[in-house]
Amino acid sequence: MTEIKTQVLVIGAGPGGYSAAFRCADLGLETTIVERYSTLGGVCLNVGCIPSKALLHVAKVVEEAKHIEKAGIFYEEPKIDIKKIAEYKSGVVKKLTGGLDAMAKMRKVNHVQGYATFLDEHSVEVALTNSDEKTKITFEYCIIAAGSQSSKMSFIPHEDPRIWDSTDALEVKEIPKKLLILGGGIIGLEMGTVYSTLGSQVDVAIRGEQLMTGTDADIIKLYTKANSNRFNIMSKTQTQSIIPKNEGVYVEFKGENAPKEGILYDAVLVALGRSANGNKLGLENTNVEVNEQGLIKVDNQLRTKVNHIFAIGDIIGQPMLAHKAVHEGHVAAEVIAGHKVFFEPKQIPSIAYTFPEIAWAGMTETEAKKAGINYEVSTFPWSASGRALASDVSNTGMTKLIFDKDTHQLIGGALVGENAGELLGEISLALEMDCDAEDIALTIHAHPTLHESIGMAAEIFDGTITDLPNAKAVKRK
Ligand SMILES: Cc1cc2nc3c(=O)[nH]c(=O)nc-3n(C[C@H](O)[C@H](O)[C@H](O)COP(=O)(O)OP(=O)(O)OC[C@H]3O[C@@H](n4cnc5c(N)ncnc54)[C@H](O)[C@@H]3O)c2cc1C
Repeated sequence: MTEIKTQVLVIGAGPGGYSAAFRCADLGLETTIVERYSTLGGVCLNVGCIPSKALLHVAKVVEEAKHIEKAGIFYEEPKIDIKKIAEYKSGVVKKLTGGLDAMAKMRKVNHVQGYATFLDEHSVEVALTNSDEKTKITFEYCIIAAGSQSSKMSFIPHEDPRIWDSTDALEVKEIPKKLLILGGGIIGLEMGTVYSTLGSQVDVAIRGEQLMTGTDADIIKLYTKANSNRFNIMSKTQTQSIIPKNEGVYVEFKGENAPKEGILYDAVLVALGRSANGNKLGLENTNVEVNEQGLIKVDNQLRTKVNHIFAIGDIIGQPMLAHKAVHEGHVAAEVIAGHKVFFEPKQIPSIAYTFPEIAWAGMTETEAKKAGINYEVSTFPWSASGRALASDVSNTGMTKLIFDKDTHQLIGGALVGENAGELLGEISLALEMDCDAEDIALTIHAHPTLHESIGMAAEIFDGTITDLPNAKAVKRK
């Protein structure tokens, strides 16, 4: 067995892992990254954030072409070539992963391709991907960034090729006539949006009453209404059995609103969440604490119970998002380099890149209520936005800010509507900078834009709004 010695070993090259490795290298630390796949980028770049957004872009163009009929422009029905769609998506991914590879080389980060398992608290064994050989890597510090995978359920016959996880759905090998999505989370709905635009009839089965649990009900209400023709949402519906048959996958349901008869589907996308990979790394050979769900316990410097071993990204828990992993990676690298830094963000933004998009940061109204905060909500409906009207997106948009009534400080914000994800940036920065309503209301926002809805929502709280009736105006006799 060959042996490599390194100052910092990073396990996993997703957004957390490559960011940590690059930051370590930039801080002068000799760094090795072990990744089982040939490309860097992990789930996010290869089978997550990026390919899904490439497909959503394709779907959006199709939808926009349909909508413009209202304004007198008529296109023929689109011809759909799924091979080309898949090529477009893969081309986008390749550009990004190629860029990462070049940056790793530029920084002299050593990439070992294989699967790492801990031997003890200072070494791992790597089963190399392209040979039967093994390499031992000893390290001074280690950052575990081994991510997560789609959750599997014992009652689901995952081995049937018509039972998909998100990776299968991203391959766009076929457009099923009838597609069932199990779960009403972001990943399932994004993929459902793509497939419904490409021609699938999509059923979405959810246990509860609301899609995207945890998101404020008023935001989801607008989204659900806008998608009433896109999805058949089966709320309070659980899956009783999934039986693969020659003619399709036969699914029986139970629950308050469940269909009485079983339904035959051409494909079933299982999107019931993701499980952390912490129990697949031989961590029992160390004192690193991992729970039954595979999550590794860390402190606010991303340090595990073992002083020189850190963990970041999906493997330490929710929210399982790429940008959280990246920032954690930076902190872990800086702590190793001797900086006194902590991971204590004021907000971690979340975005569903659906049609329309949903985006939120900081506290939701539900969370503010639960925390007993004396809060006030200011909502600007996009029906009063000139830009939203001009772009024909006024019916499906809303900007909501949540302020602490005592301090006037912004504590959270949410948007539903066209480009909500892009608009969220201002809210994230305002939260990070502890802005109050006046800071936002007095910032001159360009007109006509969708982002001025954020300024106007703050004006509503501030009592200075003129684009809507002002509930806080002085009443004259
Ligand atoms: C369909 C989909 C869409 C998504 N869209 C978004 C989005 O729009 N925005 C967003 O923020 N997040 C999104 N996510 C979530 C995002 O992909 C993850 O939060 C992010 O990738 C987590 O990064 P990570 O570095 O923790 O781990 P991962 O990206 O999971 O990377 C872990 C890496 O470790 C490797 N690995 C694991 N074990 C070992 C081992 N023992 N040895 C060697 N290598 C190992 C794996 O091969 C993998 O490459 C999406 C996820 C999916 C599935």
